[in-house]
Amino acid sequence: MKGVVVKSTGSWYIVRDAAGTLHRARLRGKFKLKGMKVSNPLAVGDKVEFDVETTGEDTAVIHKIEDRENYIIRQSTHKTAFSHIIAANLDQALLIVTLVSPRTSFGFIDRFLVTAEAYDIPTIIVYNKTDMYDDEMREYQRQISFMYEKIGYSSMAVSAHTNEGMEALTKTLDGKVTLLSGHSGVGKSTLINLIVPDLELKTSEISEFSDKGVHTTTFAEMFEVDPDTFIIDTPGIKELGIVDIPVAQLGHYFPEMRERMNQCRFNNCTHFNEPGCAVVEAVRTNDISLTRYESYLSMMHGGDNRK
Ligand SMILES: Nc1nc2c(ncn2[C@@H]2O[C@H](COP(=O)(O)OP(=O)(O)OP(=O)(O)O)[C@@H](O)[C@H]2O)c(=O)[nH]1
Ligand SMILES: [Zn+2]
Repeated sequence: MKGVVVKSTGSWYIVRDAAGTLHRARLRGKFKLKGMKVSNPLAVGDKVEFDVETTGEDTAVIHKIEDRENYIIRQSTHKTAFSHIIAANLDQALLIVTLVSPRTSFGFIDRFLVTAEAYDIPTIIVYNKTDMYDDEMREYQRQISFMYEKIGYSSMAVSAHTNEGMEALTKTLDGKVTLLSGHSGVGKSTLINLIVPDLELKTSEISEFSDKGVHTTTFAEMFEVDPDTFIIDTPGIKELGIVDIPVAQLGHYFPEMRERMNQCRFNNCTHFNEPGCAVVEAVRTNDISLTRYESYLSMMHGGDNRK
């Protein structure tokens, strides 16, 4: 049978088959992942083939993992330790942000976008809580959206309280696997509750399996919106671990810098203090936004800058 992993604890998994039935599963034998030190060979979103057993605790045995189109990992802070794959095979990410109560910093948004670029996951920025905006705030939101749209990130404005924009948001998810991300308090849980029908039922269905296992930290869960549409929630993950990007390559993950870097005088330009830098010139003429450039510098200098 074929299925998708909807929950992973590292030692056993919950797999959803094509008909929507959940199976508790384990991996057959040892799967080795080339060139990666990871604590979990399988993650949420992985497409697998499995056999259903009729005896024993475990009901299914996974014997094949399909190649991943992409994946996100949580990097361990210790260089020697193992990383954890959070989720695989994502079609897109929705980054939920708020301009008020609380306010998402540009640094946070840009770090997410760089990470998503590195993982090759298209990202849409979703401004939630529009019901709290006054006219001035709405105008500000439009300006920020315009800034990000100019460099290729589309955006939506929604309110989980008034349902503004919710239809458009639901449409964006259609037929895709979408990662929902955002820092604490932006309304991610409230939105997921609106998007996923019978969320409580589905959560308890999944945790029914979980309770049979030893408690293990999980990093992500996949929920069915409809049979072709899934969202992945990453509870407890404040921020995607930024992949180790060498300074010389960081600019590649800023689309507006990437498209200009061939015009820099030096081909190894870091767009910092080199003469003849096309990026710095574009910042000077306002063709690259100053806040984006500031985020770049902050990341380049290893500034954590978590605000
Ligand atoms: N005014 C307003 N409040 C909202 C909206 N969406 C969520 N909230 C409120 O924002 C608060 C945080 O919402 P949650 O859904 O818990 O946020 P979260 O992002 O899941 O936060 P964590 O649970 O900390 O990860 C709650 O008090 C919600 O009622 C909205 O569209 N408008
Ligand atoms: Zn340059």
